[in-house]
Amino acid sequence: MWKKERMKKAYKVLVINPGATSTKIALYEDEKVLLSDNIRHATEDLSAYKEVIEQLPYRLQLILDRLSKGKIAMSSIDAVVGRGGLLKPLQGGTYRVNAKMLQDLKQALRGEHASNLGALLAYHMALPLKKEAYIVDPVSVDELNPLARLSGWPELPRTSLSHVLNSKAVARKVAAAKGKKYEEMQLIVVHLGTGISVSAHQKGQIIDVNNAMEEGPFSIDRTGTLPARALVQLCYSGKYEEKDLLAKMSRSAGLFAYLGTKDLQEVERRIIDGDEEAELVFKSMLYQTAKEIGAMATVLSGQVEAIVFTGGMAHSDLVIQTLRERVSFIAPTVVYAGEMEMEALAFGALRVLRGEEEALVY
Ligand SMILES: Nc1ncnc2c1ncn2[C@@H]1O[C@H](COP(=O)(O)OP(=O)(O)OP(=O)(O)O)[C@@H](O)[C@H]1O
Ligand SMILES: CCCC(=O)O
Repeated sequence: MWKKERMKKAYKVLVINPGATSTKIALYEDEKVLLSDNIRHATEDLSAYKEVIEQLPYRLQLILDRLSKGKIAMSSIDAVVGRGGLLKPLQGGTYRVNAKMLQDLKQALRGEHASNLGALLAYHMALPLKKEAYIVDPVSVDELNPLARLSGWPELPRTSLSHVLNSKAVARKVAAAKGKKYEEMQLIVVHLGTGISVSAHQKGQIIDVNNAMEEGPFSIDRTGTLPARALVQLCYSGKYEEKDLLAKMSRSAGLFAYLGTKDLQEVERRIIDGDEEAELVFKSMLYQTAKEIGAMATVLSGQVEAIVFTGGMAHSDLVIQTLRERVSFIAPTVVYAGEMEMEALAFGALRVLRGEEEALVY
């Protein structure tokens, strides 16, 4: 038995997670982190690119620079895994990157989003190494209850785009801490990143969630649900091209549109300095988030075992305290600040490398 363990191959997996304001990278050897880095992108650097896809060479070079600075032997890498983007609706799991997936991402099939770069970055890193590239639980995983799909306009059904990877990883941690299986729990997971996803988890499925690209609370750089009639009028005003409007909705709206920054810590400093507008926008974003949590509590018929706060903004005591004041009556709250996406990506690729799971075909 001991001999068998000793013979087991250790796998090295490079993980790449492009977010709206950062590119996180990590190198895992099995479950162990050998290197971890968060490359922050200044708003001025990213605003030079009209479309997300145009950022590919810029982000690729930064990753290569960091790996070379960390003296990483590229030839030792067994696989590269990236965060999955706005693909077609899919079941959860680990997918091998293929030509069809890359094509859909390049065409921004379902819209512009930083995660669209995940598979592309993984592919371009893996190609010269002659290794496979993967994605895990992309944002387009769609497990909505049929009741949640109707919008009231048959041509415009609701669809699911959310922080699935982190929300499920965190939900599994909460379940494990309670000595239960994820599939047995009823949870609301509130991912507070640059985008905000409030998801209702039942029997291991996200049965409802605000589409984080276009519904629910406004977030750091995105609109939430918009007044539809006014939006239609704006579309026909001749003021904007379709592409510009879509980019504006998902990259330069939300808190950023009001305050000119995507850095919540700066907003908190402004509030301390007495900036009333900063306080209003901050409170409004959290008021709308709390309202969405209330809605998801009704999706679970009030049977909520915990409300879980996660994502970058969950590091902020002020954010958590403000939300707790409105939603603690629903269920106990738990905080898992930051995200576990890197771990979830690495483990998804490891399961395939070890033959514990088949890679799914896109
Ligand atoms: N310690 C902290 N206190 C307050 N705000 C924070 C803290 N850490 C991060 N944030 C804020 O959280 C927000 C999201 O940052 P994060 O790096 O998690 O985003 P991202 O990974 O780009 O987005 P997403 O999770 O949507 O993919 C930013 O506005 C950031 O300023
Ligand atoms: C589209 C879901 C993920 C995000 O908002 O970043």
